[in-house]
Amino acid sequence: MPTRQFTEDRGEFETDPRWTAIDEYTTSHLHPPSRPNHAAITHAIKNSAAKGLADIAAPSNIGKFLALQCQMLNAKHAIEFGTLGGCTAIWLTTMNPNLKITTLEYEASTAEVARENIANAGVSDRVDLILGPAVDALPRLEQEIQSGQREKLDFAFIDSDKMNNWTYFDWAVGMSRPGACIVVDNVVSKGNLADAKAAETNHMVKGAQMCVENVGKDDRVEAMVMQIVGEKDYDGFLMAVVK
Ligand SMILES: C[S@@+](CC[C@H](N)C(=O)[O-])C[C@H]1O[C@@H](n2cnc3c(N)ncnc32)[C@H](O)[C@@H]1O
Repeated sequence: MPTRQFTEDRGEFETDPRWTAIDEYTTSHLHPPSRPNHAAITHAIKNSAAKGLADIAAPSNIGKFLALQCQMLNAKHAIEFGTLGGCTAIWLTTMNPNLKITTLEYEASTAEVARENIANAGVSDRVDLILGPAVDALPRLEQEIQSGQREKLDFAFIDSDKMNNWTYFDWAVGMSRPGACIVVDNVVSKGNLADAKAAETNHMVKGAQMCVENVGKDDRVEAMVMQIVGEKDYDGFLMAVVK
């Protein structure tokens, strides 16, 4: 049975020894230390923890899932909202040698750790980390795409301040090519997504509901939500494909 826990950085979350065991078992077989990016990912996780970053990066199986999505799309241009220690940016670039990613991070001290991790992974030349509130960077990025200075996006990962999920999604669709994929993380929100009462007090749930409901009315995309359990909680993401 799942048990509830509380930590400073993650608040209340559920864990279950079966969920953790399956993540450990599958990762040990499907992404063992012999994989070329294993050391870079491990270093990013350890260095982020040592420098005091919260343990809220997408877990390794999700990082790899996103990297495989990019492989299927033959993605060359991606955006990430919320860099943290750069773990997901490292997954995407190390497994997609032709991929460039723009990643947006609000906190200067966090961005510094991400830059260290990204440099250690040897992918600094393909990661453009923009410091500041994500909304501030978007008009310039969109203008560069409209004017042809920058390629349209193949892939977007939305994983920062959850009340802006829909805002970022809307911008991401506008900057994407037909067939591009947009993933919004954590929308299942510890199983509270469908709880109207939870949305009154919990901004993560509110932001997730606003996003799901607006995406459902958006004729520019087709979308679904995948529920997930794992070492880090009961959660899940919204995935959309741009028409
Ligand atoms: C969940 S973490 C990102 C994890 C990362 N995507 C990964 O999987 O490795 C969220 C990050 O978003 C950043 N953030 C919060 N609000 C932001 C904003 N308005 N603009 C840009 N980044 C923001 C936080 O500082 C934090 O580093």
